[in-house]
Amino acid sequence: MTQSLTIRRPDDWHLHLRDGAMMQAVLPETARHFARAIVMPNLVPPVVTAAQAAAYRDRILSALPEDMAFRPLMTLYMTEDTDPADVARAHADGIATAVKLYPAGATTNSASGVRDFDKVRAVLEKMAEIGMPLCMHGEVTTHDVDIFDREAVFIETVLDPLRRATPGLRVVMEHITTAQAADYVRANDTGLGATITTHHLIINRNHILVGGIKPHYYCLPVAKREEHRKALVTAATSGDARFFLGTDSAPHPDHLKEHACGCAGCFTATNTMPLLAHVFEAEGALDRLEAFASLNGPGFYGLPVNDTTLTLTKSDTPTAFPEKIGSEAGPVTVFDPGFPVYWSV
Ligand SMILES: NC(=O)N[C@@H](CC(=O)O)C(=O)O
Ligand SMILES: [Zn+2]
Ligand SMILES: [Zn+2]
Repeated sequence: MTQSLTIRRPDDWHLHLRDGAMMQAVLPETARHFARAIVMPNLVPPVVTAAQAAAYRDRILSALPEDMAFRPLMTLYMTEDTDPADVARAHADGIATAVKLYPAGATTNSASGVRDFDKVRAVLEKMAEIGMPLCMHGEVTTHDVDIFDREAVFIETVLDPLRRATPGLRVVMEHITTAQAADYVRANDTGLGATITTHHLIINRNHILVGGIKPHYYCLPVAKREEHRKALVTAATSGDARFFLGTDSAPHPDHLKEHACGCAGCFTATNTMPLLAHVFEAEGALDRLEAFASLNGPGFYGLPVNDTTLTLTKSDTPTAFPEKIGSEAGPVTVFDPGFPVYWSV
């Protein structure tokens, strides 16, 4: 028996495409299923200015296979020296959709991020004025805060004060991993949304640590306890327009994942849509997958929904996803949910 589900074509509101050989390898994996993606700017060196974002966008478009339609929505990497006028120009010219804020040291290539939030006050105020969203990696980096508490502490000590000090600022809490984050979104009405990744709907911290360390499940923010995974599933499948898909698909070559100091990031671009269909079906919420993957994101960003569609089908035999994709930068392991999935695109 085959079952099928047709939804408006989804978008990915948090994606790492990297550059060069790695981008060449991973871009088709996203463009095959997604119409648009918010492209993260944490390259080395980071994408800080409007000119750098325009150049990166052009590199993405020239790497795109000819038979694929895909629109990269660019972000600017906020540093303590970011120029509010450059940001406003990038927004007005349609070069940048959002600004990304990494607390310095929080994650992959975040060394140029923000240490002193007072230094970015003027940029935040400009963004509030022009309605440009701020995408936040929401974790504190203070060494005395436990890694499993860093998101919850960030909400209280950084995000909430920052939002109160900047009325009108539109904020996306990226890749939320805790019940506290989901609750914070629900408690605040306007101008606050959150992306949720595919892998955080599937794994909890046991998947990373029980029975031997599993580097391919290590990402930041790190997966939390099962009760938090459940809270994320509840938020994602609720239909609440403030929650939307951001895969945070973050390719690293295997030799840097399977390493004494392994990189953070799960690569999910290849199988995200079938995995989401599985998760939503298990919750009896298949009819809300379209809201999460295709409607809520454009709603938050004030963009039209896609007019093309994507069809998922369920068959009697498990779908065989590739274990790895090849790249000239080395093989990249595709996220393994750890259970059979019967859906495919
Ligand atoms: N999520 C991750 O674990 N890694 C991301 C960075 C990020 O989104 O924090 C990466 O760029 O590799
Ligand atoms: Zn992040
Ligand atoms: Zn990310």
